[in-house]
Amino acid sequence: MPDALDVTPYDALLLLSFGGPEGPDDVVPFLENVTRGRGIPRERLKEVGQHYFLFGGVSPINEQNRELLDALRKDFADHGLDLPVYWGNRNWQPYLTDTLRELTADGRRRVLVLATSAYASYSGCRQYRENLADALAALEAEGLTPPKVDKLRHYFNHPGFVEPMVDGVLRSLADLPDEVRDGAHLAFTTHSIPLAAADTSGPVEGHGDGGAYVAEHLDVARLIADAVRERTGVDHPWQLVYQSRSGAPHIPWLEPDICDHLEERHAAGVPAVVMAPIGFVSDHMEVLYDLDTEATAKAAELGLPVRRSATVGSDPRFAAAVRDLVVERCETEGGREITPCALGTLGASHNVCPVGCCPARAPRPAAAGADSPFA
Ligand SMILES: CC1=C(CCC(=O)O)c2cc3nc(cc4[nH]c(cc5[nH]c(cc1n2)c(C)c5CCC(=O)O)c(CCC(=O)O)c4C)C(CCC(=O)O)=C3C
Ligand SMILES: [Fe+2]
Repeated sequence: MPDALDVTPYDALLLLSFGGPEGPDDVVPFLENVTRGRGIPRERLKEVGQHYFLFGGVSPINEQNRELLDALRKDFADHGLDLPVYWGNRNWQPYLTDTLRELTADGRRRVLVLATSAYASYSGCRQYRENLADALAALEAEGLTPPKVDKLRHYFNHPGFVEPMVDGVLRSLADLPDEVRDGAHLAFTTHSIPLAAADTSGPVEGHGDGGAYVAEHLDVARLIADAVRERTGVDHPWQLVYQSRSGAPHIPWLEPDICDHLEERHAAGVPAVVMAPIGFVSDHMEVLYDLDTEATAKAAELGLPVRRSATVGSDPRFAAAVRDLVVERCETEGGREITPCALGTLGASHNVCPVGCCPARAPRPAAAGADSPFA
């Protein structure tokens, strides 16, 4: 057995995810949970419901989180990290509030949160922190004393997140027909968000011009493209593009969309494209529908060979990265000097979101940040 690692001051890790439906009857209530108060047009909701029904009403996200839980527990056990791992979601069972109630009943007093979102943004960070605040407030209203929650820093530039995606792109390139492989372009995709949300993502001093959201994705895209060039000796042109746009049409969101990008590349004579969904941690519905179904159909219509590369999912290197982040945070909380592990040009992200980081349109309490109302 390896020597036990010191996890003071924490007594649990909470995997916090989006959640997804697990059958046809779950789809509508799930979408109601996701869009409550978000002003999504009805037409868009009907359309997105169809994406789920096409797959029997089952999103793969919950199964992928179960696999990630297994990978984390195995990695922790193999490396002497004695920290129980719990799982709760924003929008579907197991619901975050229920899991925090269980953590409280189990006597956990200080919990580290791993969100299945690697980047800064309202949707990818503060919204999860608002959900944590709602859950903590609900438990306090029940007369309980829930644990203190801290959130692990953004891990977009951790090698354990980037390297599995490099391998994924290499596999997709290898899978393309020989005659188009070397000419293939790389389209790194992420979730489109409103321009206003991108511009205000991350700490206040970095606001403007796509904010931390775009800067972080560009750093990851460049890291992967550089690694692919080193490993293949071929310089594949690349671009960061967007998918899964929602919201009202008159509100500007990040562009170009992947489907428009494929059209434009095809018109420019590009022989093939690898779509690399770097914005997502696992192959959930937005990958299976928006890329594997919609964008792939668009490419087929154009006669453009495309491949979609793998997300990190439950890759053991990602589980090891989470362990590294946990150990790093324990060291920092204990007041010891460490060098946080990060690739690229931006350096390691902050541990505690500062005031004004990724603001909401309508301010609400958010836990696990400098502006948290919870002790
Ligand atoms: C940045 C970002 C991530 C990545 C970070 C992270 O992973 O958190 C993400 C992930 C996900 N988004 C997901 C699903 C949905 N997102 C929606 C709506 C929206 N997402 C947004 C942003 C993001 N979303 C935004 C700005 C909206 C508009 C409404 C609003 O301002 O809040 C809607 C409503 C319908 C629609 O409008 O498309 C659905 C159903 C699923 C689950 C998939 C599955 O079931 O497998 C996952 C992992
Ligand atoms: Fe989303």
